[in-house]
Amino acid sequence: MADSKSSDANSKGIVSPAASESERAAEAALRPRQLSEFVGQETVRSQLSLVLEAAVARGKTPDHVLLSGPPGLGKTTLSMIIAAEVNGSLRLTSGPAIQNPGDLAAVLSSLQENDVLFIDEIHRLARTAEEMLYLAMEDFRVDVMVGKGPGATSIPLPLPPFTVVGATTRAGLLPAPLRDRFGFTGHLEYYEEEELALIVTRNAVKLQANLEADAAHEIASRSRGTPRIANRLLRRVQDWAQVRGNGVLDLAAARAALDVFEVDRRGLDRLDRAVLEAVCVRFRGGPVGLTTLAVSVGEEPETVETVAEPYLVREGFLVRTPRGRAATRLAFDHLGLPGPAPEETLFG
Ligand SMILES: Nc1ncnc2c1ncn2[C@@H]1O[C@H](COP(=O)(O)OP(=O)(O)OP(=O)(O)O)[C@@H](O)[C@H]1O
Repeated sequence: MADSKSSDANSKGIVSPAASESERAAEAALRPRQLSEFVGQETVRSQLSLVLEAAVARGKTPDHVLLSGPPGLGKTTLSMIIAAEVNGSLRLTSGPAIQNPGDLAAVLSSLQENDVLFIDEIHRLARTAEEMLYLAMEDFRVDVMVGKGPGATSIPLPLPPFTVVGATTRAGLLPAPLRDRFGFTGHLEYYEEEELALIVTRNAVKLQANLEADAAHEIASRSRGTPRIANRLLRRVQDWAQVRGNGVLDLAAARAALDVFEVDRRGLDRLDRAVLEAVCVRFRGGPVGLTTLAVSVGEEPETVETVAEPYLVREGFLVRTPRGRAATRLAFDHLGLPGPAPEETLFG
């Protein structure tokens, strides 16, 4: 899954929901292997468990599954669990890796019965490959074109029954005919602090780290509702405890480590705070246009828009208005700043 989503993840900082390739390797050791070990997402978990149990009882492959939701919430992990529950092998690919129908035909023709084909970022699949995927999902068949020009013929190649698990951060971008071919769609939500604390507590055992309960909550509260970030912060706290502390991951170690990495108590990092400070101070609460804002913090507009802004908006620090980005009262309070003067009302 080497693609744009993961390759530049490191440059986006410690609270980025995306993962680099090397981080994915570290994550592999922490993945839950069974649905029962998968924390949270009660609705998706119970629905999926029913779909899988019924399919296994019937001796059939389950319906195709579409998982939507922001990065780092467990879509890849769920696809691995699905493969394990149906005793199939998992094949991983992604929309951007499939540039044309030939790429897809190569993947499809190597599938075995019961395999789970995980297509990450399925909304970025080449349009020319979509028709082939429709046929494969519906009739378990690909039509391979042999020859060129008027003499070209299409030879149907039957496929063994398999399950597609599509993952997308943008379900709305999926063409309706593709969406309709998934028998089950699950939407993953951000996690509660309690759930993240449970995830890091379990993972500390896997990492042979001595994590205390209040430190687990401290990590969870700064993880932006995202298990990937929680696991990353856990590893940094473990580093700190080992090198600067006494080996125990207690509350003091968690706070000290997260201060070193500049993740504040609401999970904001250096860039998030720089953006908020620019809007609150330099632009007096806004509204300010994206490009102007990006220049003032020395970043590309795309970085501000895709890395900092979603969380700041989600948490109510920033609002998007037709005239640009504006800070809320919460932003001023968080930075310890007095609000704008009465004549400069919030949101202009
Ligand atoms: N519910 C959960 N319980 C325990 N660990 C979880 C859970 N969800 C995610 N994780 C952990 O968080 C990390 C990221 O999860 P995963 O790779 O499945 O996310 P993703 O949604 O597929 O992200 P991306 O879209 O970037 O591929 C993994 O280490 C995974 O084990």
